[in-house]
Amino acid sequence: MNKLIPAIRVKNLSFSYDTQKILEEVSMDIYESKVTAIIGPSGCGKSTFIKCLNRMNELETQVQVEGRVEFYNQNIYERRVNLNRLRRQVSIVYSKPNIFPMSVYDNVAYGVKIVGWRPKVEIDEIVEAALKDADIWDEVKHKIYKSALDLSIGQQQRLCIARALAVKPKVLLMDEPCFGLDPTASMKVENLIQSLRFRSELTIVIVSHNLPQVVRVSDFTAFFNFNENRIGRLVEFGLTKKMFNSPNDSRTRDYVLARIG
Ligand SMILES: Nc1ncnc2c1ncn2[C@@H]1O[C@H](COP(=O)(O)OP(=O)(O)OP(=O)(O)O)[C@@H](O)[C@H]1O
Repeated sequence: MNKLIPAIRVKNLSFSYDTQKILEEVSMDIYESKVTAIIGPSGCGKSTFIKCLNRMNELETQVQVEGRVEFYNQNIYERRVNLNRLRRQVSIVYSKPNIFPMSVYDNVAYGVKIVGWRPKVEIDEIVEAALKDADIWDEVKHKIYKSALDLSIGQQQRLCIARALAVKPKVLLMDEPCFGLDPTASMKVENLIQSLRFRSELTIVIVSHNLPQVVRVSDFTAFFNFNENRIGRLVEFGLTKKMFNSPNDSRTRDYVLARIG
């Protein structure tokens, strides 16, 4: 494996919603150009963790954060950080597609237009490229000015990925992107992740309960679990192959064995 460069370094991160502590002292690196999977039992803080990586959970409620999250050496929790810029560079796709009630085109162009004025022809090119990158262009090219709400859920999810890709993020966070999709739609999203995986300019973090899928799509895996106080902790982090074949920690082994045997 080539030299690993951390795109994001998480150092002693603890996180609370109001006074309820959710995560405690998480430290790990997220390597550039790799796919890192976050696994663990329901409620242990996986979604919370990835939303800490672009400060998305601050939009929801009062939060407390300790420790550091460094995105290419800059602590994103410093006061002077431009959150809009951060969230373009570290973009997120949720488990439930958050389609805007507008056309397919406008859904993808949305983030691009916010950044600043560009000639329409340039936006057209960006929209087409993003839809191609998200492997949905052939399905929507004849209806890009029609409402995105008329697409299937699987198509809506790939449209959300196109929207995220259109602003050229360095890191793409995916929170259970195949949740609720039928097997065919889920496979399309998985194939898309595989094709994005081999783009050197993109780093991917994916939360998933689907462990066979994690094995197929990820390079590294982080296993989170509750500690004795029901607070989420990172138990083990390493190469996906190693984590699934010979984990260091018995809790990782038990979790993996219970789910894929
Ligand atoms: N906005 C919020 N305000 C308060 N508590 C929250 C909020 N979002 C999540 N929580 C709580 O944080 C804890 C961790 O939730 P989180 O969604 O991060 O877990 P998860 O591991 O991703 O779970 P799942 O696998 O079921 O999606 C839960 O107890 C949840 O109720």
